[in-house]
Amino acid sequence: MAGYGLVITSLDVKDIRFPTSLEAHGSDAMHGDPDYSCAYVIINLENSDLKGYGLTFTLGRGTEVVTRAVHSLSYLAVGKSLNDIYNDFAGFWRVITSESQLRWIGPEKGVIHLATAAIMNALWDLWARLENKPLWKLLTDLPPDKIVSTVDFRYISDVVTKEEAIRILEKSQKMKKEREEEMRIAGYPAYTTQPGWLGYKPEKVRELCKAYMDKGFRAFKIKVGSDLDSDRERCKMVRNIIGWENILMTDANQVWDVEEAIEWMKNLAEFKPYWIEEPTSPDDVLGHKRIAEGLAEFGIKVATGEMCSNRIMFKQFMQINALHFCQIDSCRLGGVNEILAVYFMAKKLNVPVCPHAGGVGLCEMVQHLQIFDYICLSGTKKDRYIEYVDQEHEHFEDTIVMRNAHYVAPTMPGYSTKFKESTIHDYEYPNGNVWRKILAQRI
Ligand SMILES: C[C@H](O)[C@@H](O)[C@@H](O)[C@H](O)C(=O)O
Ligand SMILES: [Mg+2]
Repeated sequence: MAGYGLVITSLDVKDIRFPTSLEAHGSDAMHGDPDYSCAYVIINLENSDLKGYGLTFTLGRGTEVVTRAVHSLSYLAVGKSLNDIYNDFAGFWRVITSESQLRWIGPEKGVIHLATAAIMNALWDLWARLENKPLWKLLTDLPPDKIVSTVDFRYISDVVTKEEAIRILEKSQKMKKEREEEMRIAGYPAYTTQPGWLGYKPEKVRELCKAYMDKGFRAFKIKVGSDLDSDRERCKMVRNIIGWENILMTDANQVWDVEEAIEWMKNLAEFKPYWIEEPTSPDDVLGHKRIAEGLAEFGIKVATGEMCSNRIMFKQFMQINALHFCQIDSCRLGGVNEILAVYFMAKKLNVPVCPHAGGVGLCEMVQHLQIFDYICLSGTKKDRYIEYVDQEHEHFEDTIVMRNAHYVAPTMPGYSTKFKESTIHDYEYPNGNVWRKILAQRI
């Protein structure tokens, strides 16, 4: 097909930051002052205006480190034709994640893996643009063996093999049309975290809960873990507004020890939380299992994943039932290639995926992934939601469409990750218009 002969000439990387901490948007018990930010990658091609746009989410300081890591990896993509990449996408992913010197500063975790995500996300965006389809549609239209050929099965074939993944995808082929239609019209259910940021005053929480109830939301997530008395107050207040028939999720962002998590949540059990998210260190598989067991009698489930480094960590969490909800993150895992690996394992092990989206660009991306999952893999929305936060959507060219608290399937080509030009002028750090003003005031 035309376009696949094009050669990558360079990757531009930008440090884009939004001053969200000024109003405590995005705040939680661990991250008191996040400035929603990202390392933003633009892939340039020889003799073509076509480009790919991708990002990885950060919290402000440190974005400069991630952009540096993207620069270090980019030589692996420059000079490659798109055929070289998309004909063996898993092979290219292996090259990026196994670069013989750079892998030492990972492997497949931390800054280097965030940089991998930004590059791979831009490549997926580019592929979808080349095919003139939104990413979810590119994925649903690819034949099963082609989708599976983008995934590196090393380290996960003890749970799911390439052949099994193909068989799983083949099973849903006949249901695809009907499910696609449903996603275009009714869309995929969402829960909101917007009223739940820890730095918001009670009046604001109350006002936002009401506003999101009016918008049709029936599932709400609030932050907990700083102070037990105020957690109890907030849970009570939110329950009063949303009622008992709706869903209340809680999120501690890793602040507790294992036993502390159990004790704290017992004290919130009367408010009937649906799940506790990130109760302890994101690396503590056995700790999560212990928490899941400790809270079982209270009906509180465990969710985690936004800081789960890679498919191998997810594999272990799911193998031993240490999580009930798998929260893939489109920027923490190494792009769609690795996310697909996690979806295959989740399908095989029967674990619902509820993607994490509290950040910039995450809602934009995960809608594509979860819609694909519904159409081609899980075929059910039971116990599944996409997170929704109302932050920074106005900066993207392809704006999210929410209808009655559902994500409606995007229609524009790509992965919905392209920023408007004006956003780059205003929010590039530290020289964008907005930052110049803010930084001048801080001196
Ligand atoms: C710092 C961020 O806003 C986090 O609080 C956010 O991603 C959160 O954990 C979430 O689940 O949305
Ligand atoms: Mg969270």
